[in-house]
Amino acid sequence: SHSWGYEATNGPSKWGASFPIANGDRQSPIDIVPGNASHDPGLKPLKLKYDPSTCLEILNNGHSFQVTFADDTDSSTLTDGPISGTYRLKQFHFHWGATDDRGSEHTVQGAKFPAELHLVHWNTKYASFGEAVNKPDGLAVVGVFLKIGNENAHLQKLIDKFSVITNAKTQTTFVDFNPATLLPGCLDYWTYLGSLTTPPLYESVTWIVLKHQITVSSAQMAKFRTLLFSSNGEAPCCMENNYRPPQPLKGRVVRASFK
Ligand SMILES: COc1cccc(N2C=Cc3cc(S(N)(=O)=O)sc3S2(=O)=O)c1
Ligand SMILES: [Zn+2]
Repeated sequence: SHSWGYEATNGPSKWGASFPIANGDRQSPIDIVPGNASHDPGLKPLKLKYDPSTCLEILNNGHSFQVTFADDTDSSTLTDGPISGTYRLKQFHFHWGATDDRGSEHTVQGAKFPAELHLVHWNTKYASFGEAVNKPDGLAVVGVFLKIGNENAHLQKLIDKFSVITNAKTQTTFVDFNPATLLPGCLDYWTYLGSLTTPPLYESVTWIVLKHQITVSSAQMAKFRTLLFSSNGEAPCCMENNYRPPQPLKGRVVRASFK
């Protein structure tokens, strides 16, 4: 069947045909308007505890590249912030553009960033990720914007593996990586209730979007675009513009953890 993607024929404007929730009431991403966000003094600081030994592999899933973590213990978790209970890190991945002027999924007062990192965590009140993924409080995703600047040595560790995962549906071992190295110093955030930004678009995500960015060099962004959407043997199709545009807010409130 005609699987979803980011081309004109199978991209975000076409997803509603196979995934009607695409037109739901809590879809992501959104445009964040700081002036409309309400500061909530009840919001706690984010508590992210990551254990590099839970890092398992890096893979190209045909939509992005992803680093997957062992989630059978509470070694790498998100607690506090806007959520209650404990959420375990399952994977992180990125979205980016064909050029440095776009690529992020969330925007800030219309401003696009060249890329956006998503750290995907699941609520341990459920037995597994698979159980949690479609529950209204099942997932918490931390979004981090990338901006063009100095080369990022931590991102380079991921980029150094790209030659082995160029084609879709390829993977390789990746160990002892600490995702905390991909976080800015200040963890101020905006938070709102939303969804997965790709099919199946489940409305199961508490979004936590950081205000501060991390840097990536333009040369490093060019390396992201050497990955392929296509599998080995198919006509090569550069992995780029793998972002969904902002969706209607539909009355949702965005809260800020900072003044
Ligand atoms: C059984 O459901 C499953 C099984 C395996 C993976 C997924 N996912 C699909 C899309 C998707 C999109 C995410 S984003 N861009 O909003 O951070 S996170 C995520 S996922 O949960 O990993 C769903
Ligand atoms: Zn994502």
